[in-house]
Amino acid sequence: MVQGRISRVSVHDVRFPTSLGAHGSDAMHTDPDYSAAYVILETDAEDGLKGHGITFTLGKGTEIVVCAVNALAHHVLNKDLRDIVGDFRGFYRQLTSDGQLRWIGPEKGVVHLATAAVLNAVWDLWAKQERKPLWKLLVDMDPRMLLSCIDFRYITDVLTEEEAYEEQMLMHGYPAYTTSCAWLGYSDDMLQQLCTEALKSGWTRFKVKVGADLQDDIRRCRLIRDIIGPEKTLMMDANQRWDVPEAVEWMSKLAEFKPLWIEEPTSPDDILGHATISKALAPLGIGVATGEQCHNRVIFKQLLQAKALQFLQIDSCRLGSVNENLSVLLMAKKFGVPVCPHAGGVGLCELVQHLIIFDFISVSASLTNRMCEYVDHLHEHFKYPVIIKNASYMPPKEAGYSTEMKEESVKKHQYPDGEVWKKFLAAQGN
Ligand SMILES: C[C@H](O)[C@@H](O)[C@@H](O)[C@H](O)C(=O)O
Ligand SMILES: [Mg+2]
Repeated sequence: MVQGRISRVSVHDVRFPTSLGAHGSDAMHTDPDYSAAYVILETDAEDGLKGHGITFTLGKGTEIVVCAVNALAHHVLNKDLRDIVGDFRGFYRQLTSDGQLRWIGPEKGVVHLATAAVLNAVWDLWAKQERKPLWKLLVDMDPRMLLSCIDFRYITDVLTEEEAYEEQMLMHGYPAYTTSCAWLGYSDDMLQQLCTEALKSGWTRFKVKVGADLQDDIRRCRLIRDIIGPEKTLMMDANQRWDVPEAVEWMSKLAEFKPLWIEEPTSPDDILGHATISKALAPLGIGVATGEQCHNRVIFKQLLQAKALQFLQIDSCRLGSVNENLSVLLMAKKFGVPVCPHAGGVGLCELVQHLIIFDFISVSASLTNRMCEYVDHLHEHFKYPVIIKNASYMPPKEAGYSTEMKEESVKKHQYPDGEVWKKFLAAQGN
């Protein structure tokens, strides 16, 4: 039952020193400390349930997102949860259209990351109150209600409320691929060891970071292909490193390793550039994947219209939460483009599994060319970590959006006063 007035909005700067082990490293982000702006919503309802929401950040960036969450907090504070979900589109719009804050977005960048964290907490609270995991809340929702969560502004030329529909299907785990064997900063030995282990645990789809040095890429890709064999699926990720012609040239050299896609070959803003790359790489059987840094549904719309991507990668924490992701799932369905979510970071796997499971049951009803990213870091800090079986995400059973972190983990990793950072900063003489 939906109830309660939001009585407290708090936000924490939670950071994990992952850069020390080169976990998460790629061609552009060489020292990522996986972090989260972690929002907690409390209500005056007697059920005592709290909503937890995150957005994924890297180290210092968290400070700025935390400020943005605080700046948005007045839109949430003292609101009745029934009013929020009763007009979720209106509430979404209120957050994204704040007359002063939208100037530093709109609907992108820091302010949008903060919006996602806040809305993720609202969705978590709603699902918890309904005693359902988020994916089930979405699947069971009356289609009209579901559509009333989406802001169709700017995308009505390709998708209108009347066109969307619901399909029902049962599912048993959503196929996943692993990225955590082949971060750019990992040595060849480590890569070899992790790939061999992953293969033994049943993984059949692998992603490798590329883009900093061609000879290194060739060596690493050869190493991986030798371990996984010709039949398994391999994806490559350049994290925006190249210019457009460079991307085509570089990928022509890596084509022999038969990648299914090249991810983020160039600036995430360059829609036409992605289209050019897609066209050039199509004869080599390589698709273009992007989305983890796509600002909002408008850019996704244009990427789809321009045939600029063959694999669409939603992100649970960069777009405006479930609300905006729903609109992108429906557009992807309409354009016949498979959705393969970005995950990893802090909690991105925990959140996005709900969206992709919903997508399968109610929107795409297909697993062809579809899989969800899995990264094997930091799950131990979540109260309800993802469950992977046979390289597939098993649908979570607990109520909520799986956003809640363990209190102890938040305490320890809060920046700069948590135990982990206090020790670390003291060792550095700060
Ligand atoms: C800094 C991060 O680890 C990124 O490299 C990561 O999100 C990556 O692009 C991915 O696809 O998982
Ligand atoms: Mg990526």
